[in-house]
Amino acid sequence: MNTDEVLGIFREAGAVLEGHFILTSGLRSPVFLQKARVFMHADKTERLCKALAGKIRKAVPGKIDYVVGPAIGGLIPAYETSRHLGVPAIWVEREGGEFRLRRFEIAEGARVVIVEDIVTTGLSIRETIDCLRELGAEVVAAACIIDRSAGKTDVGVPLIALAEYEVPAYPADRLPPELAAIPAVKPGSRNI
Ligand SMILES: O=P(O)(O)OC[C@H]1O[C@H](OP(=O)(O)OP(=O)(O)O)[C@H](O)[C@@H]1O
Ligand SMILES: O=C(O)c1cc(=O)[nH]c(=O)[nH]1
Ligand SMILES: [Mg+2]
Repeated sequence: MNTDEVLGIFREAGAVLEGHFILTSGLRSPVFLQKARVFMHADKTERLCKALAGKIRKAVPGKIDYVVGPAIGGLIPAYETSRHLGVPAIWVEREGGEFRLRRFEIAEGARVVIVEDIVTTGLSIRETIDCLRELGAEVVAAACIIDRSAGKTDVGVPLIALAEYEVPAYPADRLPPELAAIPAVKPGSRNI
């Protein structure tokens, strides 16, 4: 599946939003990929995640013990991708702002692949890696449906993206005037 097909699915679902958005990193952007509007459709989610699972299988040699999704956005794609990989899916969720593996135990040395929805700065993946490494897991790769950095983000492990789609993002104190003129909204769940 190529980038045009992935973006086609997002557009068809009405998931490519335009306005003024506060991203989880604090950056501001005129475009927000509202993945929830894609993941509400099982058929669309299946097509995307089956293709992502195929890319992961090609890129990751050896056994994968778990797929880990960072909540909330990573929950559905991690689960659906894990189904195609034939491995269990678990998740990290925020407790006091920090990602924690609150509901599961993993053995020391477990080989895990993180599956995210969207990557912008890679911050959420790096936080997930920190949490998993503290527990003794080996993060062999990370994967996402759309990489908004188009390959520029370094998360410290190989990042497998189903699609790369570069979207502008600006620090809050350096907004272009057309963006500054629109009231900002924050769709994600960090800090709520
Ligand atoms: O690469 P980054 O700069 O970290 O941005 C991407 C992250 O932002 C979104 O999560 P968010 O924290 O907004 O909440 P959500 O998972 O509930 O959507 C998205 O799900 C990714 O986790
Ligand atoms: O960077 C983000 O927070 C982000 C961007 C985006 O397009 N979609 C999303 O869910 N999060
Ligand atoms: Mg998220």
